[in-house]
Amino acid sequence: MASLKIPTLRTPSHSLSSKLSLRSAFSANFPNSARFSRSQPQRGRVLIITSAASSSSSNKPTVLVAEKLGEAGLTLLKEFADVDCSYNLSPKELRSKISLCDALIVRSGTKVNRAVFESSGGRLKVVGRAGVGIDNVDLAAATEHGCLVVNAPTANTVAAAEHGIALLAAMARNVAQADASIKAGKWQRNKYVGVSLVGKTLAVLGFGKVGSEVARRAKGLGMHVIAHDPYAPAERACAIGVELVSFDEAIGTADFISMHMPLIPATSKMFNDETFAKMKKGVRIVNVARGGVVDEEALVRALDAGIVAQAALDVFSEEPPKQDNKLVQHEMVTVTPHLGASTMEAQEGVAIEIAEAVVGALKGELAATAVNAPMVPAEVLLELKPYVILAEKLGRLAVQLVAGGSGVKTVKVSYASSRPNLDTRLLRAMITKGIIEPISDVYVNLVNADYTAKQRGVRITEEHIHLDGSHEIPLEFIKVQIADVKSKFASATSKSGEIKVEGRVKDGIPHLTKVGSFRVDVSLEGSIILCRQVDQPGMIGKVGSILGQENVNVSFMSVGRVAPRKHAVMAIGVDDQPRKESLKRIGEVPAIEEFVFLKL
Ligand SMILES: NC(=O)C1=CN([C@@H]2O[C@H](COP(=O)(O)OP(=O)(O)OC[C@H]3O[C@@H](n4cnc5c(N)ncnc54)[C@H](O)[C@@H]3O)[C@@H](O)[C@H]2O)C=CC1
Ligand SMILES: O=C(O)C(=O)COP(=O)(O)O
Repeated sequence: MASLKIPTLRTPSHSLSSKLSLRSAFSANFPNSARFSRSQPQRGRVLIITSAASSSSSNKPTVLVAEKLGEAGLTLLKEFADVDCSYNLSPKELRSKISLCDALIVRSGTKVNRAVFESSGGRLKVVGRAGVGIDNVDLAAATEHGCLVVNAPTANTVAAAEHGIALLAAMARNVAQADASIKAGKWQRNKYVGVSLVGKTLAVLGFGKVGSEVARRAKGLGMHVIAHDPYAPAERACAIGVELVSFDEAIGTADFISMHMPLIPATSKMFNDETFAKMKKGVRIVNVARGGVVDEEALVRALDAGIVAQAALDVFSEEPPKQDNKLVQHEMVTVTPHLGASTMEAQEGVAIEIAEAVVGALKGELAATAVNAPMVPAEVLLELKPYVILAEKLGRLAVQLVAGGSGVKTVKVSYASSRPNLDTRLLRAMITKGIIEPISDVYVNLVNADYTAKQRGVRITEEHIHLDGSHEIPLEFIKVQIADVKSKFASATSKSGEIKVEGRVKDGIPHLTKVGSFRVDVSLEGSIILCRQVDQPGMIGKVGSILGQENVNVSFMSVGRVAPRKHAVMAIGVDDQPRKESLKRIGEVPAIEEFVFLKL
């Protein structure tokens, strides 16, 4: 990918000649972000937002690995970063270490809560969850702090499914209880008569990756498998001979229930007194999802009442559970200490998957496993690249046209495109970045753009202007309008009172094509001077010669007018920032009625 000139707004010392990769369009003005290698995005990845500064003497980012990770993953991490493997940290120790880390890798045993993000002092840029469930990471806090969260969603699927099946069979045949009994010197063949699986109905709740693998295996055991999942496509279920049914039907007809949904507010304690009451008497339950999806006290009651005949649990609402936990001690319950993902193969796979995702994110790429940021495939991103830059620059221009003191609250963005399904999340994030960064000290990226806008009371609405014609070009133009504000350059205000700028991409370069009602054409590569003047001969020459005398290189000039000899807007692209004096001299040219200098 070619490097692009992306001048920064708040650090003039980052001169126009500084060439940054596209990644920087997503990053804040972090002086030493250049320490990350400029590797190219790979297929299936998107670029994003990393910006943390490392104070490590090796000038490499620092990755804190807070729970045991497979060797292959550690090796990958060490090629790129300083790796600190500190297992079993107390919450206090984690908080005190985190401000020295650019990335943190955890499994399910570490609570990455708001206090962790707050203690990071803005340095923590990536949290890698070496596994699937991200309920131990405070995603809202991560997003608010602009910290990307990635997980490793595929490498432990089979391990979790196999453990589910292992618990199902072990429970049905009392393997754990019989094992304990024989080790205690007993021989209780009559006590541990089990139940058969073949021909029984298994309800898989949560028909995602693990759930569908469990279903596939259960069918191989001769079970009748039904599933409930509000979001699963019926075709996927159909393909493996599973019928998707309602929640009540699933729990009301099943002999066995296996849980595979994430722990989210909607699933928290979804198995409670009320739902247990709807189950078939004598049902058997397996949970390798999360302890929190079950009201554990209600499960004890259901077991004692004989509604639930047996349960096999790998997960608990509190881990490790207390020694006297009634479920753990219950005779009809088989337990394992959260072993679903714990096979040698899965742990090596997970370690590689998370190490690649974290390294990619630190390099400015985003693995396709981002949990709190939109995922945009690399192909799409590459195509949108110039439009992404256009979006940020239009945001920056529009906000600089707002007169001081008028707070920006209402922004409308219009995308004119012939593509019906244009993905605008990236563009919206960059417009937000362009609008908010010049007027605040927060840095905005793809992770926190929407949050930051909301936080600052900036309402961004989007409109898709459908154009006919070929779908070849993703976007004809982008229009940014800021309503309910005064402008420091009155000509930028449209008839309906909004500040309006419009731009399009020409030959791969973003151009400003409209200011208010005036058509202009200036490439968005340097900074811009906009002047409103009475249209008359010699104006370009006059302004051009002032800039020439000041040694300011002009890259582009265009004049947009309403009619000959009436008002016109001259847009002048300049490579360098003119001195205040030079701008004053431009303002003193008699035909010039107003002017503004805009940094890009
Ligand atoms: N015990 C262990 O060591 C392991 C536990 N897990 C747990 O298993 C869960 C599932 O993992 P995957 O299958 O990889 O995730 P997944 O995201 O592929 O599947 C989760 C499924 O649950 C469904 N779902 C969401 N809300 C639901 C609801 N209210 N009712 C029914 N279904 C609902 C989703 O639509 C999705 O299809 C993870 O979130 C994790 O908590 C995963 C791996 C290992
Ligand atoms: O991947 C998951 O969601 C798991 O529950 C596995 O957790 P672990 O990484 O073994 O602590």
